[in-house]
Amino acid sequence: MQLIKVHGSENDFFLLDQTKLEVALSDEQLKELAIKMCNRITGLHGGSDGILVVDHSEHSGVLGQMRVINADGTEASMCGNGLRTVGRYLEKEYGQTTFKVETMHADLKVEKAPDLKSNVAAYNVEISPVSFMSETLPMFLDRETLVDDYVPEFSKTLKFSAVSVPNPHLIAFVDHETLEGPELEKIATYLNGENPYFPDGVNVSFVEKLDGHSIFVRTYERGVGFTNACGTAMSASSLMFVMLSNKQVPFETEINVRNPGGMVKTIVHQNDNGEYWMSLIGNATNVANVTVDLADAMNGDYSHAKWVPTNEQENYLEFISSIR
Ligand SMILES: N[C@@H](CCC[C@H](N)C(=O)O)C(=O)O
Repeated sequence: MQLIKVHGSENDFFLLDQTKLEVALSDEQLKELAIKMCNRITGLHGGSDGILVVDHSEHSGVLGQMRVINADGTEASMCGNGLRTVGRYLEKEYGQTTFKVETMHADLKVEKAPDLKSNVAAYNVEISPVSFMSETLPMFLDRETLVDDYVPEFSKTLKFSAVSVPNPHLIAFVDHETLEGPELEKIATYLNGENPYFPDGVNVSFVEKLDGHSIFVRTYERGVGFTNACGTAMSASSLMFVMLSNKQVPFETEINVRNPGGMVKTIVHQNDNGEYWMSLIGNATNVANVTVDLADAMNGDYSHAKWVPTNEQENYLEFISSIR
């Protein structure tokens, strides 16, 4: 079985093109494979945040389908960082630089963007649909929507916003000390365990406003835990940054989003019927090409896996050190 180890802002994944397999893996097999292969201790070459599964799409005008399996085996409706890497893969497969990719709730635009530096490829992907309605997360609270408001059951001091893009996000703007403190993990582990508010869990982000049009986003992801970056979280946080800025941060302007794994740029849009969507622009790095026997992988045996690094990771790290 051929895999590519990929990342967007160091949010890393194994990319698996099911169309290259003799027999496509079932949902149960994909779940088991993710749990074993992504494990940071016993998994394949240090594991990953999840698996990106590429498959054929029956939708017209669409190059392929992307499914997202978190490291704990749960399936998510969307992955912003992952969509950039899948876009790069499909561009190579089909020779197109602008196209759509089928995801669980929408066919999303993908476009090649200018390289961030030599050998650091970049892509621009659409993040949508966006909704504040509690049933789209789902969220069970004493209100239909949660926008910049207190929820004492979560925190006595922080205000939260809940939005689906379309995977679920809970966002709070905080100061630097709180960004780096223990409260994010405390809230996120509670809301991703047994709780009456988010039965399917939720990605939780703390956001620090930096200068001008810049923010720093730290995310505890549903089904994974802390990650270096979460593309949908950075997009959702950018939306809240614009909406809560009293027009200081306008729509259609580039926002610089820093994260522990690097940076992306986002643009928040509102279309004519008032719906929001975001552009997420950032790297799509192929770290290594991997060959592993399928039966071995399903059994969690990676001792005979073949790992052939590309030369891209060094260039990515040079890029990151140049912007820090
Ligand atoms: N890291 C991804 C999001 C992956 C899915 C998320 N953990 C969820 O369960 O919703 C991204 O870049 O958006």
